[in-house]
Amino acid sequence: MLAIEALTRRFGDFTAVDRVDLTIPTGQMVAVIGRSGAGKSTLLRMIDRLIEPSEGRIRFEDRDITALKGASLRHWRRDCAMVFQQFALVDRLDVLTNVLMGRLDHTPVWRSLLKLWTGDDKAIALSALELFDIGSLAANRAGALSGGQQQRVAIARALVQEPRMILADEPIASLDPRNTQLVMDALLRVNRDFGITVLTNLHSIELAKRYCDRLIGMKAGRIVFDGTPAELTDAAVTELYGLEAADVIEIPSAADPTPDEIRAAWDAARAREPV
Ligand SMILES: Nc1ncnc2c1ncn2[C@@H]1O[C@H](COP(=O)(O)OP(=O)(O)OP(=O)(O)O)[C@@H](O)[C@H]1O
Repeated sequence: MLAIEALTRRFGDFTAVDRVDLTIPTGQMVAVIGRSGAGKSTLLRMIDRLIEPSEGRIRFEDRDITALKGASLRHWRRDCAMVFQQFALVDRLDVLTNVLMGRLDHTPVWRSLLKLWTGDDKAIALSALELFDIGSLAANRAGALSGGQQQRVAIARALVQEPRMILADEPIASLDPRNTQLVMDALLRVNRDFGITVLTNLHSIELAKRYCDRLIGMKAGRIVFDGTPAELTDAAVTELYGLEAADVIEIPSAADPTPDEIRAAWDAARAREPV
């Protein structure tokens, strides 16, 4: 379980995240929503300690994340993988090597420097790519892939870290609708099949409702909504987004699957797979 207490981040006189309290049980898929500048990225980046909190505490099970340094901070960053909007792959390296980077903390330094990955590591990396239907791209240069393919490579790299939690900071912001769906499906799969907690910032309320169990709404650095997709009424969206509400309330098409249909499809797919 992740437990955040009175977490605050100030930039000069400006408070970007303001005394946030939040508890996330293991295995939830959670979206952080809210208008631009609400503090969503700052909150996620504090959890991974890419941004240092000004005040407050982050705990994960029995670890005080806010106090970690050196090797223990590195271990936390292995347990808590980040997925970024711009993928953060090494463009000139092939896809498989990019995914193997996720194994670095499981590999002695001398082996990784010499690129002496074990057969097991390569098999793990390849099966992660296959899980997201991009196994055939393993030998391609990462920079030559489409945005949606690159993001699935980044999720595969996160998965092979064997994390307890994945933080995805606007993972679909630069993708077209088809790739958006493939990347959201990949995150859902990581969550449902591996029980890994996923916490993601999303601009689309409709996607957040369709894919996530729980929505956290931020406004001016504070949490002003915390509930299920069904509880996020149009009135709650208006409270969260103010005058921008009309822009973010999308009318779902009849062809779009409902959250229950998506979850049922995943449960059925998992039941069909050999153990
Ligand atoms: N390094 C920084 N220095 C000064 N101000 C910052 C810094 N990082 C973030 N901020 C400010 O903190 C506020 C919250 O930023 P943050 O990126 O967390 O918002 P967000 O909700 O993720 O927005 P978006 O959806 O546009 O990415 C913004 O007003 C931003 O300008």
